[in-house]
Amino acid sequence: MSYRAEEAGYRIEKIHAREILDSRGNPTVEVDVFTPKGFGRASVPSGASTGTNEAIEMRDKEDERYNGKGVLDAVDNVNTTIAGELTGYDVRSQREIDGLMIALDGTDNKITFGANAILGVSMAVANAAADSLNMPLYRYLGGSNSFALPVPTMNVLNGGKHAGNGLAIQEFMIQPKGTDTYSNALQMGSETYSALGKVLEDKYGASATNVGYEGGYAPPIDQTVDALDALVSGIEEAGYTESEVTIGMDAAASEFFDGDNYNIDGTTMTGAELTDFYVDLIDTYPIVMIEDPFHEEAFEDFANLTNEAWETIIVGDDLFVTNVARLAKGIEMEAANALLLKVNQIGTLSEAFDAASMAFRSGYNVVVSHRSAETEDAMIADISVAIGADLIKTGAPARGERTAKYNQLLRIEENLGDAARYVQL
Ligand SMILES: C=C(OP(=O)(O)O)C(=O)O
Ligand SMILES: [Mg+2]
Repeated sequence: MSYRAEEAGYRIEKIHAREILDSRGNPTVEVDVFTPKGFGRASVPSGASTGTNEAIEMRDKEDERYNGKGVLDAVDNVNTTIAGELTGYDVRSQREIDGLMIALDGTDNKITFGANAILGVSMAVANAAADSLNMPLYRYLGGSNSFALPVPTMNVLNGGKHAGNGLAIQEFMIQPKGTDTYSNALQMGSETYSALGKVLEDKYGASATNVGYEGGYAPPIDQTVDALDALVSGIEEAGYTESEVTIGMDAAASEFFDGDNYNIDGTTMTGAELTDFYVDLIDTYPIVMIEDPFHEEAFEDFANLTNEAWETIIVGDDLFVTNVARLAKGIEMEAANALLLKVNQIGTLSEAFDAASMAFRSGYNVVVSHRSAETEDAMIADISVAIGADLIKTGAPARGERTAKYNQLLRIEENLGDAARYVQL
């Protein structure tokens, strides 16, 4: 085969989008990309506790930011304008393709096409490139130096906007650490999840094991310490020590901030009082990570807590929204020491990778994350290995849309064989 004919095998022949359902039962975008040599498919997740500064999806929601546009408008934008522009491009030119879509959209928040239209194409292009090259996605995205499996931070107990109970804090997570392999860590996490279910059922009755959006239990409790006590008991019941399985929280604090104060555990706290509250919790419980401890513009409070609890992983989610401009401000102010990386907050793979690079260059950890509404798409597992993330957050080790990611990491571990390493936090 001539060189030109070989190259032609990587040209995008066809892009097709459709509407499918996500795990909340709402419509979302799925995109297929075809080349002569391969095929890629991807679908787009969606948040419930979304940051104000996220790129804008077209999501059939009653929200003025969506301009009355829905998923079918995003689908149409892919099938007409975007498909028309990208057909014939080399599918391996991820950065060029992402840059072209950003330029054609022409807005900071991707409202012309919809961030969900652009992201669906960006992700499907990467999958099609990997398939055309006959490579696993993690290796295509990360190269030969991608060999580290991230620590799963598993959301096993839900509150906030993700559950119907009275807990202000949105997510209580566990990190299985006392082991050398990812597969063993996954087993430790699922054993702890099961043991926690038993603890909650014994204490609060059978309905306490009903679950929230991400598969974590949603018991009828409203005090942060009750959730943490249950986690500690679950870890013990599963036969692990507090250094083998540790605890993290995503406060998602914008959701309980009223513009002046934080309404949590039946009381009202200032940013300074909430800082003391977290520091006490860190002293009392085996907490290694806190995400969004304050509202999304509270850079100063983030910096204070990071300074006081410098050994704790302080993660910016709504604070940074996977956006290099906001991350740069955080780095400058020493607000947080980790980036939560959600590809749909920014809308292209290339921009998400830029945020990860900036974080690593500045000594920040990176936590790759799902959204509360997911699909069976497992790409974030490959992304986490490709960039060498420290942690991956993708819900409870239960429910198909969450286990899709944890199970993909098992396949990657198997594919790496002896080269696989489990991140030691
Ligand atoms: C996953 C999260 O929730 P959502 O997708 O609802 O923003 C989060 O806040 O980290
Ligand atoms: Mg969060």
